[in-house]
Amino acid sequence: MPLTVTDLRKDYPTRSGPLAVLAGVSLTLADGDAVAIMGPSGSGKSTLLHILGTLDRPTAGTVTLDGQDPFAFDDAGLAKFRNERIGFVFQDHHLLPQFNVLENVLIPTLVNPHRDAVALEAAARQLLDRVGLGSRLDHRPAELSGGERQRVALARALVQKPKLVLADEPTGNLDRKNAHAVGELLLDLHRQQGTILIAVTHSAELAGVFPRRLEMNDGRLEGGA
Ligand SMILES: Nc1ncnc2c1ncn2[C@@H]1O[C@H](COP(=O)(O)OP(=O)(O)OP(=O)(O)O)[C@@H](O)[C@H]1O
Repeated sequence: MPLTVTDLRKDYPTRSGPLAVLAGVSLTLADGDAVAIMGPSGSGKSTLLHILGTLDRPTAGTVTLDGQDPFAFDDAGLAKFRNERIGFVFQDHHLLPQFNVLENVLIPTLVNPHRDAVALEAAARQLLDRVGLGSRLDHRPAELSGGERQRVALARALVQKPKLVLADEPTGNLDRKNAHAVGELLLDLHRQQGTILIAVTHSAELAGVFPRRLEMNDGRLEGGA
């Protein structure tokens, strides 16, 4: 399977011994799959997303994306893998205030020395058109609404056509109307690009637009494998 997660475990050391935050998570997803992960606070959802995003390493278990184990790479290889293969959308947009909309979308591409700058700029413009911001390319983040900023963040996550898109509470800072619009866009863009999409959310409304929902409880994912 394109994404295979097998018996993933994460322990954090605490004064009273290791805390098992992920207690054996398994999940297989095919190209074009989209799942929302829900579950109580502290159940391990963000920890799982961080490990899938290679921002943190598991204590045990394996993750493979198209047959590659990212944790087998050295730090430079891992950074390259993350940059090229994984798109991130966070609750906070994380746009850089001194750069305009188009530049913000292109920022993840700058670290790739072999990038095709012309093609990437065309992709960025096309995505920004698609999210309704084609006429705001030279605006700074401060000159946009909260919903617009999050739409720029969607374009930034997708500009390099990642294999896997990870969204951690992507509509958490938005009012109901903007949350609905950003949720629909996230799914539309996912369908258009055929990515694997995993979102963690407390929002039943956002989870409702996903074709599949999984529940995390005490470090275990129900129905994942
Ligand atoms: N660096 C750390 N050291 C020790 N414990 C940690 C660390 N990071 C997270 N935890 C603990 O791991 C557990 C799971 O945290 P996580 O952020 O994955 O939960 P979550 O399901 O995403 O919660 P929420 O819905 O509130 O965001 C929590 O009990 C948290 O306190």
